[in-house]
Amino acid sequence: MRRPGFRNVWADAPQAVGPDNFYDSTVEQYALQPLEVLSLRQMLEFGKDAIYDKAKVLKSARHAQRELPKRLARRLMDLQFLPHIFVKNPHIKRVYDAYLHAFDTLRSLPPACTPEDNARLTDILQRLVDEHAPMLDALASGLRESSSKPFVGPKLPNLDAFFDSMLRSRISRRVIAEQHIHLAQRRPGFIGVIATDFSLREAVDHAAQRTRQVCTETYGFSAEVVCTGNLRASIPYIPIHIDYMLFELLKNAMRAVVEAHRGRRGQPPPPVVVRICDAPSSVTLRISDQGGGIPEADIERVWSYGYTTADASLRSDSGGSGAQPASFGSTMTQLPRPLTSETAHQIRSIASGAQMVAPSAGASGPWRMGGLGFGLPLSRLYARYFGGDLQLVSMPGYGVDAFLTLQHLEGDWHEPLAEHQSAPFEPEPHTLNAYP
Ligand SMILES: Nc1ncnc2c1ncn2[C@@H]1O[C@H](COP(=O)(O)OP(=O)(O)OP(=O)(O)O)[C@@H](O)[C@H]1O
Repeated sequence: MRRPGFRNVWADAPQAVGPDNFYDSTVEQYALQPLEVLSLRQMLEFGKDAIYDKAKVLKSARHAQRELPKRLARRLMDLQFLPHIFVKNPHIKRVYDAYLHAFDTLRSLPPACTPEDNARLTDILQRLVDEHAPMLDALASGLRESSSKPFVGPKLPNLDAFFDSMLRSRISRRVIAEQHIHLAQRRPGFIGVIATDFSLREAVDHAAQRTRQVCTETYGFSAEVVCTGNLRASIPYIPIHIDYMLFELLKNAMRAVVEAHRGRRGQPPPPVVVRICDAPSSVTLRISDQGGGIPEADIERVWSYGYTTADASLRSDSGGSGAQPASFGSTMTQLPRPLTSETAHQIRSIASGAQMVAPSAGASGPWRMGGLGFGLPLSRLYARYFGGDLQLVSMPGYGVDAFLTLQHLEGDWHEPLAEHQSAPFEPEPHTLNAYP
């Protein structure tokens, strides 16, 4: 019985349902299941004739249905283990709720057995991919808000390992979802979202053009980007991944150069030089700048999530001018769209989908010049995801060389492998396994 003026908090509390209930261990059960690891090579081999093979598409659908809930469950568990004060941050809570909703939605679907089941799953996957685009921003904002609190901030544990698994898993889930969404679409030069012959020079040119544009909007001038080396090199890769990494690295180099040369208006700033080095098993892009380098004492910290020396006015959410994608999500949302065989055109059209603005339009575009401190660690995750790497060599007082290495998968990826028809995504020794 309720007394007037007395609120029974227990009776009024919303009843937790589904796996959010404290006593429900559904999330844990899924998180404990082993993952089926996939590789770029396997995805290419499996997907190359999928447009003619409905059974393959359904197999891929069931793979996505099996894999995504397990991967979401692991991240939900990670979030549950974090300090209460961090998980209760509204941005982080938003991520938790979105993941829980996606987990519940996907695990409740019956296994895709017909083209209609697949069509419904594909719609749901596309919706989730779109809805989750701002989650990266939410994570960054949650980290920034929590760590800037005077009492709580210093007491928070180091969250780099948490962000690594969170974002690596996010990359893998988006690759699984988007590869399936685009698997049955005919696009010359593409297998799903993977460009089979992606020109690195065109990728550099495109990222350079965008970087110069945002730099000019922010600082009033920019440095030239010179591309040298093997200008014909190409690799099979997911264009959005390369574009993200190149844009982040060029942006860092450009900011350092322009800030170092700001006082010398009469003199043009030294160019940022990108050298493409093609080797049988990998391609390395060296991005060299003369922006003064990173002080020795800070060189390790640049890999920490949230570490930045950029002025807050450069940050995407500051309302100031500048250039990092307005949200990380905007990069992620726009770039996985289906592409055509002409890579430059593809990336350009994707970027225009992201409302890229002309320099004259002022600083209102969605790309910002930095300030969240996610660019380097996230680019390294992208590079490592398919077996590559990202390293920095800083020469304090002079500049930085960033070495971005990407694995070549050409050679035997045309070879039809019978075992992939029965177990398309099973781990295979000696392939470049994505991290689970
Ligand atoms: N080429 C470079 N020259 C000098 N300092 C650099 C260079 N690259 C990175 N840094 C330093 O590393 C820091 C972290 O870089 P990171 O790309 O992770 O984040 P950011 O550029 O500050 O912000 P955002 O993630 O929004 O792009 C930078 O703020 C800068 O201090």
